[in-house]
Amino acid sequence: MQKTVAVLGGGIGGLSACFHLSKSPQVSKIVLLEGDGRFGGWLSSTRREDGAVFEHGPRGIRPAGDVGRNTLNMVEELGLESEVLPVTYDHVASKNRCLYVGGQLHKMPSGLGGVMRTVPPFSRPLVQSVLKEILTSRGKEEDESVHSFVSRRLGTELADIAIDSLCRGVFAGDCRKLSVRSCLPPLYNAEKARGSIILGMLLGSGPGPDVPPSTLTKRSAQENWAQWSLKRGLQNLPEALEERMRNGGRVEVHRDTPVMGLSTNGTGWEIQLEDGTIKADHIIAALPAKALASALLSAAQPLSQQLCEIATVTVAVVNLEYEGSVLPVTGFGHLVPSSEDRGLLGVVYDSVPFPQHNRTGGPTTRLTVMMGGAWFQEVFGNPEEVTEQLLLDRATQAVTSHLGVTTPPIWSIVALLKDCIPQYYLGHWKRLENMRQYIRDHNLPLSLAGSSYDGVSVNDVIFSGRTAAEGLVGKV
Ligand SMILES: Cc1cc2nc3c(=O)[nH]c(=O)nc-3n(C[C@H](O)[C@H](O)[C@H](O)COP(=O)(O)OP(=O)(O)OC[C@H]3O[C@@H](n4cnc5c(N)ncnc54)[C@H](O)[C@@H]3O)c2cc1C
Ligand SMILES: C=Cc1c2[nH]c(c1C)Cc1[nH]c(c(CCC(=O)O)c1C)Cc1[nH]c(c(C)c1CCC(=O)O)Cc1[nH]c(c(C)c1C=C)C2
Repeated sequence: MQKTVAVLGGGIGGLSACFHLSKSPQVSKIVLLEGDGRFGGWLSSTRREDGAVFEHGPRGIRPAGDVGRNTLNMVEELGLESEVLPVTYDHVASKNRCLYVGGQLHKMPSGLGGVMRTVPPFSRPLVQSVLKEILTSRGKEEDESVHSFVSRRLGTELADIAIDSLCRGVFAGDCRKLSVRSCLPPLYNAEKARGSIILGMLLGSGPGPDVPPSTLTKRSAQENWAQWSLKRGLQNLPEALEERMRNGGRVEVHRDTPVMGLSTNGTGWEIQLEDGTIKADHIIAALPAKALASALLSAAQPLSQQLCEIATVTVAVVNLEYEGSVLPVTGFGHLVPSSEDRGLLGVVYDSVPFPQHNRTGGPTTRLTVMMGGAWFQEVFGNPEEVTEQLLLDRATQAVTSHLGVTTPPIWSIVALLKDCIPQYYLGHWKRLENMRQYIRDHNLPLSLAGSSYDGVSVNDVIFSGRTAAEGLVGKV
């Protein structure tokens, strides 16, 4: 097989697909088409001259599991090992995660003591929920909201406070609408396989993909890493991938090149760009689902329709820097359940896990306030009209009221990330099944990758790029 493969979208998903495709002799030409002026998508870091680094998108990647090991293998292949900043499980940022409930910060219960005792904001010991969980029989639904699943198995208090917050801290989403089957597959599968989440966690619920260990994955296991970042910020990862693509000579890399439309003659594609067309035998689409939908509108209307139904939310990310050490508590950060404040999702205490990203000279505290998500429109109105000043004021007010920090920040930056996190609502799994069936039935030379489908974490997205590449050329 000698093929031209076009990869659409140069976020971390598209870059991962190119990285894996470029290892295969089966592809004669790889073309990466990115609409923006830079690669990396939501992986975006501001690096200040005094050494400070601020993340606008993801800030920590988990090393655990097959997808976590797969990312570390790629990091090692890119020669970035010495750039990794690990955070171990015994670090305070791994042990302390807080909830802001009833106007107060509460450490999330952990360890045996935390499970046996009543720990505010919860009104009874977690062990009671654990016992209820083991005794609750299997659900019969094909899918269920995360809130309904957790209420049924563990009780409404955990669903209303802990799970509501967790969904805000991962999907910026509403657990009453998000699908347990698609957002928390380990919990869904544990119930299906073992009849219980707890038993599923203890006994396992089946094998996953086989990812071989590397020196870096062995180091992460030996040193007990809970998460990691990179010295120059996570944007260094797409930068290293872009450099590899450019120097490897196998990938034609185009930025500022939005894909405007796609048409197919059954065996291949014609890709419409702003200033002409290019041909490809196969497409790996690592675009947001809606962007792919609009490009596909005339070529595959029913597929386009399904893609359009995958919703997204907008998040306001405000990075703040304070003089000195101002935090009254230490840890990863705190989440705010929607019952406490609908618009304020949570605050990350960035300088606790990654003090290496503080400026050189004199202590500072770096915080990130995240706002909006599924509640953006309701709280802040139209994202096109909201002002940076309003978002900055709201973020600094939250830092004052939640953390008692009364001094103003010495530096700040506001980023409005429009449509940045896909929402896997109830029935997402069925939509994916229908879309993949359509692609098969119509022999469309198209593979889907990126955060719109099978997981939003950086690890999931990198793995989706690899799966798409290997689906085409076999294991590389
Ligand atoms: C605020 C925030 C915090 C996060 N925190 C974490 C975290 O701590 N840990 C973690 O694991 N994950 C985190 N994530 C999730 C993770 O960062 C994303 O899910 C992931 O980066 C998505 O990658 P992607 O390649 O699928 O999509 P994108 O990054 O959206 O890339 C898609 C690319 O396609 C391009 N594009 C769009 N339309 C076109 C077109 N018509 N033609 C050509 N190109 C086009 C875009 O410009 C973009 O570069 C976070 C996400 C956000 C928003
Ligand atoms: C407050 C909003 C958000 C915060 N982070 C994100 C949002 C929307 C986005 C995000 N955070 C994580 C992921 C990846 C998930 C994965 O499977 O690896 C994404 C897309 C990591 C994460 N952050 C929190 C949790 C519980 C997780 C899951 C993995 C892990 O346990 O590390 C909690 C959390 N996120 C934020 C805060 C303030 C917070 C808790 C204190 C910010």
